[in-house]
Amino acid sequence: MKIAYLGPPGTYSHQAAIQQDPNALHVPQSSIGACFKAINDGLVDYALVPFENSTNGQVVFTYDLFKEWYLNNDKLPSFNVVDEQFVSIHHNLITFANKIEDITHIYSHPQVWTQCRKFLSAHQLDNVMKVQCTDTSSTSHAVELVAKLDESERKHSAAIASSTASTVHNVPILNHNIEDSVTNTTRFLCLGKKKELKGPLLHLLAFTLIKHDKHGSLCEVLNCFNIHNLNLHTITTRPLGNWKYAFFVEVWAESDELEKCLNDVKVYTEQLVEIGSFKRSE
Ligand SMILES: O=C(O)C(=O)Cc1ccccc1
Repeated sequence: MKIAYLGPPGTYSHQAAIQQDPNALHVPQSSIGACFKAINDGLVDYALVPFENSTNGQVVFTYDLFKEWYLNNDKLPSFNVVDEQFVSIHHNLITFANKIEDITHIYSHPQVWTQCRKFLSAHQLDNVMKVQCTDTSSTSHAVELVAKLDESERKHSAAIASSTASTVHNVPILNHNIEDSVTNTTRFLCLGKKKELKGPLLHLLAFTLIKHDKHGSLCEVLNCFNIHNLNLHTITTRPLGNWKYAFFVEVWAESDELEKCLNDVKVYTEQLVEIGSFKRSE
């Protein structure tokens, strides 16, 4: 069993992959896009990708990858969403600096900055005149970069990442648990081969509207879920260019109820795809 995740080891995605199956071979990838490619090419059995965070919301990189693979593609991909994992996210300031005031450069994944606003502001690490913040491909990669700096740069640089990433790359933690909320959690989706599941499931769908600029078009679609007594869980839009939008919804339904509802939805949509179905993770 092989599971792809955004590497290197020590990322939050790695934790999600371990939660999915601790005994599998966990295969690090250089980007979330590479995780999608690995599962589509059949190189792995599953891929874990971040989808939503309790503090700063949707992971737009992942939504845009679903958009590319499911809507902007001539044929449908060979994977579906089959499961989810909730991971508690505790960030740490990881650095060889002796004190916070010495830090002039911070590295982390772009998702992280708005999960640590209070700490960064309290220590004036959000002052762009004093501190440069650099986006990295992952949090653990940020620690790896700090570990590779020369002696003088090390004393002025920090990464924000998990305590596991600190251990993996052997860079000490100066401040623990710097996230704004103690309940900071990221929901990861598990990509894999479609499974037949029974009972109430969450279904992730994407669609575009036939008459995108006609009043009530979106309402017509949403009303189908209402008429079929299906509970919408999330709704998200992403741009398609030309001021048109892709809509993503998650809806609670038994599979046969969903199929009846989607027959009605089809009337109002140009594209309608089922990205996956999965049980709520405990
Ligand atoms: O960079 C990581 O560790 C990831 O897995 C992406 C991410 C970043 C911040 C919160 C959750 C996931």
